[in-house]
Amino acid sequence: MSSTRSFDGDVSSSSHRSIEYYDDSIHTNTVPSSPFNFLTPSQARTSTFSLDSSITTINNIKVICRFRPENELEINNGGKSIVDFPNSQTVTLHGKDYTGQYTFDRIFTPQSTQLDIYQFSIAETVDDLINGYNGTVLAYGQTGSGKSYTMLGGNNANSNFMNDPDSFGIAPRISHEIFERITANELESNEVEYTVEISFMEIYLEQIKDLIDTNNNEDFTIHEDKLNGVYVKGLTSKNVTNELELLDYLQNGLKYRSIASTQMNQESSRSHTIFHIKLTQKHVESETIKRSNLFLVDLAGSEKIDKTGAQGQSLQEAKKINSSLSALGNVINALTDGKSTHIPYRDSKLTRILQESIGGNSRTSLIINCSPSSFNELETLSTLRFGTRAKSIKNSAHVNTELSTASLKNKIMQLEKINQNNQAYIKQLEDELSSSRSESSPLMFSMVRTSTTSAATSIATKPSLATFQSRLPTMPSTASIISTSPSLKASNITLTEELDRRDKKIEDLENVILNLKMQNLKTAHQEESKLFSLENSLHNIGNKLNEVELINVNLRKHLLISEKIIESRDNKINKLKLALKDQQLLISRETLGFRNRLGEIQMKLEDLNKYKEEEMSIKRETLLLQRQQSVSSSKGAASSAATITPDASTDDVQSISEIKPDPELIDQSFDDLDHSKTLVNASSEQLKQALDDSTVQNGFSIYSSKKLDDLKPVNFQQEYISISEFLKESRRRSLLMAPPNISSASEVPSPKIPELDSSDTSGMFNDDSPPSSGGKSRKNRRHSSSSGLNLKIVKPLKSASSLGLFNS
Ligand SMILES: Nc1ncnc2c1ncn2[C@@H]1O[C@H](COP(=O)(O)OP(=O)(O)OP(=O)(O)O)[C@@H](O)[C@H]1O
Repeated sequence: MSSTRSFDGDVSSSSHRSIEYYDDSIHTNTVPSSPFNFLTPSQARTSTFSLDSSITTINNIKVICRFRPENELEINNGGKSIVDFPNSQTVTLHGKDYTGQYTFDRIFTPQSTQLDIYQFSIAETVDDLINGYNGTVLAYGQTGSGKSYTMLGGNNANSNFMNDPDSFGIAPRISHEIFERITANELESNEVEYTVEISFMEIYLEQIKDLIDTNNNEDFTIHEDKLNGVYVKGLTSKNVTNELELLDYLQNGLKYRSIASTQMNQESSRSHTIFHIKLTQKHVESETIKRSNLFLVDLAGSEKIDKTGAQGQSLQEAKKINSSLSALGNVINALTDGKSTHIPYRDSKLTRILQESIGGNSRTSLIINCSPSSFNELETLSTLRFGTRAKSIKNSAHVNTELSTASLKNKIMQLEKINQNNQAYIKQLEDELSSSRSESSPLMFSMVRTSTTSAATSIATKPSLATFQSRLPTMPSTASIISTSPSLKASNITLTEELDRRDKKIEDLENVILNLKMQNLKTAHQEESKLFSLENSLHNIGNKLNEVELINVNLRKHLLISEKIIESRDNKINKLKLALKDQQLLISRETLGFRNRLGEIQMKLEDLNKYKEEEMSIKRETLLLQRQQSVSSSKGAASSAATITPDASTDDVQSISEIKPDPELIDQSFDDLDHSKTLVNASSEQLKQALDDSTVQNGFSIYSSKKLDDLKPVNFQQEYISISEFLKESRRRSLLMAPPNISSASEVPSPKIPELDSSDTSGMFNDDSPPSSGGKSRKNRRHSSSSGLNLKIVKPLKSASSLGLFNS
């Protein structure tokens, strides 16, 4: 016969190791003979190889509530403890907004040790496993409430729980005890073979990941069949032969668990982990197999996003965690509201995988982890309500056996035998009944009928035939007494009728009371369901609000950044506009100045032209006069004398003989050459200066053309002539002008022109032959001495308009 355990909520009665809860000093002393002996005393739990899978035990989920000590964050935020514990099953919450009492199967205070939790609440799970029942231990609670600490242990629960054996949590203690029990049973008899298989997974962002083989990238799908229940296909499973091997896989898998640091927990688990231990026991003789599964579930913590400061990836994780925990809440709600026909197990991977654990074939313990601090009042309240709700979930667990063919045959034979016996028994009863009917009175008949009814009831409870037969001998004597007295018979009938009537009335009243009680219970249940559902919705709304709030905060940040960017851009645009304005102002100012200067130049050019015209006409007149004088003085020579008629029709035509190269001017020209670029670029000031200096005095400007190649073409009328050509021409003209027969130089003074080789003009203005009109320094002498010199003779400008210099 399988051992069953009580899940009636009375913890002290359910455990034979009952220790007074508040006496934390009481611990069992054991002599450590193995590295794990200090974990828990090895209890002599009897285990027979039960095969009776027909026995299904209905039990509520066992809810254990654990408060951890206050932490630094809570103290630093001015948190105060708001809980007290009137007894081992009750906690009173003295919140700011809410005060109330909550009752669970067991409550553990912040001072409770890991051993307390295991001994008084979880150890029975191993009994169940050995006896062939499925079991689940689930840790639930807000982030940082101590779920991983409770399930695994250690200060750094997620990765290094093995460091401190004293703080070992439930998983290592259970593993130790499983193997201890197996070893003990094997020592006792060798009729059962034991196999322990494990698998380890996490559900991260609603995706299943293999924590035994992290390279396993199967598309993990959830399946269900009669033999295995609900399981994940494709997960790696490993056979283990001792607890060290098992813990090695557990610890190794935890290294790959998704964790992150949040404001509430430095090593916050971002996934739900499920460690699965599968125990198979095979009876060597009968080949009957007993399979049982234990799921150790460390849920990710529910979190308020504003408190954890989750952002980016952590925010995505928090959303998924909260939504799968909401799905868990919805399943619990549907299981307990008394009216739901559909249980939404398939709403999340977590609830689907835990389907058997919540409302199915499992003996489940839920450990709700809480903070005692006012800093987490709302979260603690929500967790306590979750636990309260889960308390009323009913699971139906049975031993999972698989019979061998021989055992099945045996069982059929046994059942057939029982069936035959039952049929014989019924036949016997029927015979006895018919014989009694024939002899007895109506009263007798009534009594027999009553007896038959109780006999029928007895069939169900299998009373012995002897018990029934022992009653029969009394019947004839009673019947004979009654039948001998007619008055007694009549009054007896009346009394019987009265009794029947009263019985009926009592029965009716009892039914009414029962109905009322049922009604009350139902109403209370429905109210509770509604409350839970409302709380759940509130929780969901809270989560949504948190998310929206966070999105708002982010949007506000973005808005601020955008505003700053726009502001800085506006500033830049304004600066650019100002700079543009300055530039425009500068341009318009310069344009104005330029136009003014251009006007001045134009005026000067006009003046110059006028002056030149006047000068030309004077010169012409003088020339005419000279000719006339010469004609009259040479008398007769006039016919042979060459007459030069200047072409007065154009301004351009200049007699080269009129040109008197002035060294001063030429010097000046050299200076100007340096500014040639400026000239070309039409600097009005320099142009003006150049014109003033060169043109106005002599009617010609002579510039060195040495650098002309570098200059841009200039639009005003120019003629270039080499100095040798110039000299030749001058000589030629002076000869022409000179009277052929007059040799006296005193009469007609001809211009004195130096003889120069036209091919060599370099020495013209060298330092050894300074111009006679020296006095002015010639700083650009190098221009003329270093290379062949060409002179540029610039004709007087016709008019300002012909310049076209500033056309652009
Ligand atoms: N009962 C306790 N006694 C001492 N320290 C505890 C207890 N419970 C939790 N702690 C410490 O509190 C911290 C947070 O605990 P833990 O990581 O177990 O929380 P959690 O509920 O698993 O959080 P999360 O959901 O964010 O993963 C850890 O440093 C742990 O050691």
